[in-house]
Amino acid sequence: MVEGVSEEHEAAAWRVLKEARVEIDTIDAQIVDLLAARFAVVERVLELKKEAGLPALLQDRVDDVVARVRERAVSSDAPPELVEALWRFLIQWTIEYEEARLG
Ligand SMILES: C=C(O[C@@H]1C=C(C(=O)O)C=C[C@H]1O)C(=O)O
Repeated sequence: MVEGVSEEHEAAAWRVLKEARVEIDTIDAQIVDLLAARFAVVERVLELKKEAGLPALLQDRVDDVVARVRERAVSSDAPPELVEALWRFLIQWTIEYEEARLG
């Protein structure tokens, strides 16, 4: 038990925390499903790049994607720094995935 907090109060906090965690788990599942959908498109892009001899890294597109998700974060009340960092990681991972397959 935390000092100065009644057992009842603490038990209530744990119940609310559990409910919040169920919400987080549900949202995480949705994010993973969306990542799977994004990844399926990346696989199509990869085949196109192979056929057309295009490179994995297309910097103009990277800049566009980052700018778009940042704008979306601001209008959706998500922290733009978090969104930009996540997308830079996602895009870098994707470029490395493509590079490994384009040779
Ligand atoms: C998917 C692409 O390849 C790379 C990955 C990107 C992404 O994950 O959004 C964006 C730019 C590319 O360098 C693409 O060119 O569209």
